[in-house]
Amino acid sequence: MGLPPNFLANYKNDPSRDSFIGLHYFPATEAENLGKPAHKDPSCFTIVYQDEVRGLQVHKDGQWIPIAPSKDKLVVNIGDVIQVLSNNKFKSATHRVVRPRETDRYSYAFFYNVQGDKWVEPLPQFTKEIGESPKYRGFVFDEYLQLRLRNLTHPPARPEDLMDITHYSISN
Ligand SMILES: O=C(O)CCC(=O)C(=O)O
Ligand SMILES: [Fe+2]
Repeated sequence: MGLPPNFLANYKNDPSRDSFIGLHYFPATEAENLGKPAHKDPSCFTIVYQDEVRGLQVHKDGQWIPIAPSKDKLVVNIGDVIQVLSNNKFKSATHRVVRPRETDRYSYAFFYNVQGDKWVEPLPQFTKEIGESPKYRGFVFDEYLQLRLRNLTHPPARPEDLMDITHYSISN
């Protein structure tokens, strides 16, 4: 990101808390199964390991690109927090899981999060220091996670509000 080494670790400032590991098991069914629909992770970034069954796809230039699994490959997805910190210079990756037919699939995701009470807003390095106005207003990280949960039970009227972190965007 062009920031000093350890910037994110210091920003996060309590390494013992608030990272999150997800173990996913997508059991086999006869039909091809959309294991996880298109979404962006709310994390800073996410490290994913998928087994040889494959299924992870990233959306790029209007197409779904399959990510080939490999025993010694980890996938790093940029999440919404880095998108906000970098004022849109680094975009949160849209991705989904399509599990092949009749195959069990396992994957492991490590979500690198800031603490729940952390205030998140575009960093000066990506705004006033380079003469750009902030594209987001600040928010407490937990508040955003709550909003994501609420969106599951009360879907927002505009579909883009479900996918993107538009809730805090400043239109100028
Ligand atoms: O199972 C995978 O490969 C990725 C899962 C994922 O995108 C997520 O848990 O956010
Ligand atoms: Fe994800």
